[in-house]
Amino acid sequence: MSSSAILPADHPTIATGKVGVLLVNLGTPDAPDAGAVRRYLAEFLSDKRVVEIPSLVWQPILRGIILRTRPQKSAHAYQQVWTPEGSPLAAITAAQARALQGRLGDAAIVRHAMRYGKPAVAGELDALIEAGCERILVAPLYPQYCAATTASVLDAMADWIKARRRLPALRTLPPYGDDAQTIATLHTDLSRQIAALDFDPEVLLLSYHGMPERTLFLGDPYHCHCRKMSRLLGDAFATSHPGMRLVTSFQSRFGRAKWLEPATDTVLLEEAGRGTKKVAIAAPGFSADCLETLEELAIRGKEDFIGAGGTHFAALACLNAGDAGMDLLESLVRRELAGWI
Ligand SMILES: C=CC1=C(C)c2cc3[nH]c(cc4nc(cc5[nH]c(cc1n2)c(C)c5CCC(=O)O)C(CCC(=O)O)=C4C)c(C)c3C=C
Ligand SMILES: [Fe+2]
Ligand SMILES: [Fe+2]
Repeated sequence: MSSSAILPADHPTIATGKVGVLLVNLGTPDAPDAGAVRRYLAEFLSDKRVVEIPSLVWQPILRGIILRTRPQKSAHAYQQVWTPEGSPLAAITAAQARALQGRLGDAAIVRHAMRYGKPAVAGELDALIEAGCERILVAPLYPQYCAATTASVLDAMADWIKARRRLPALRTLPPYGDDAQTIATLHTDLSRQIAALDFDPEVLLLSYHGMPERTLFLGDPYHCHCRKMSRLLGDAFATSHPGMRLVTSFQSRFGRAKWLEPATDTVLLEEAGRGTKKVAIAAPGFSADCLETLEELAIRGKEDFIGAGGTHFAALACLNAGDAGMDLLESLVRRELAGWI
C-alpha cells in the first residue's frame, strides 16, 4: 500500500535528521535608550538566579527604585559603546554564530540566542526544531559556571522543554575556563595584543564579573573557576612574560551586599597609589566584548587609573569572533557533538 493511502491528506511535513547548536549569551537592550534599557533590566533583574532575594521584598525595590533611576544612567553608558550593528554583545554573538556556521558547514545548524531580550532562547530552539534538528547542543558562552549565568540559561531551556510536545536529544556545553585549549588560546591572544602595545605593562589585571560573596558560601563554584583560570594563565605568563605581574579582580558591583573582592576599580586605584604606571586589563571571563568591558573597563577603568597617577593603560579585547576565539569555540563544540556529527 502506498504511504499516501495511510497518511491523512493534511499530515504535517516534519523535518528530521539534523543537528543544531544554540550559542547563548546574556542579553542586551535593543536600543541605547532608557525605555529599552528599562525593559531589559526588568527581565534580567527579575530572574531569581540573578537576584536571590524573595520577590515580595525585591520587586518593590526593583520597580520602585532601581527601574526608575538606573535605566537613564545605563543608557548613557550604552550610548558610548553602541555600534552601527547595535549593542556590541548582540553584534559579536551574531558574528560568532555566523562564523561557527561557516566552520561546521552542513554538519550542524547554528543559531544564537540571548538569555534576556532577543532573540529569545525558546524561539531559537523552536527554529532549530522547525529546521529538522533532533539533536541540539545548547552552549552558554560562559567559561566559568555561575548559577546567575549558566544555570539561568539551563532554566530557559528547561522552561522550553516543559512547554513542548516534540523534544530533541539535548546536550549542554560545560564550563570551559580551565580547558587547556582555552588557556592556550587566551595566553596567545593576550600576548599578541600586549606585543602590539606601545608600552610593556607592569601589571596584567584579569577582571571577572563580580557576584555577591554569599553565593560562594552557598556553593557556587564561580569564584573558584575564576581563580583557577587566573592561576593557569599566571603559569603561562610566568614563562612568557616573567616581568609582568598578574592580578585578579572582580568588577560591576551591584547593590549594597558584599561582593567578591578585590574590586577592579579599587585595585586600579591601589596599583596607581603604589606607583604602578603601566597597566593592561583583560576580561577573560567574557567571551564577547560588551558594556562591562568596553565602558566599565576601557573607559571608566582608564579614567580611574590615569586619574590616580598611572601613565599607560590598555584594555585588551575579548576573543570575540576572531580566528583564535573561533578556533577554540569550534573545537569545544565539535568535542561536545562527538558521536552526533
Ligand atoms: C545582581 C546583579 C547582577 C549579577 C548577579 C550579575 C552577574 C553576572 N553578569 C554577567 C555578565 C554580564 N553582565 C552584564 C551587564 C549587567 N549586569 C548587571 C547586574 C548583575 N550581573 C547589570 C545591572 C547589567 C546591565 C548594565 C548596568 O546597568 O550596569 C553584561 C553586559 C550586557 C551588555 O548589554 O553588554 C554581561 C556580559 C556575568 C558573567 C555574571 C556572573 C558571573
Ligand atoms: Fe552582570
Ligand atoms: Fe573559591
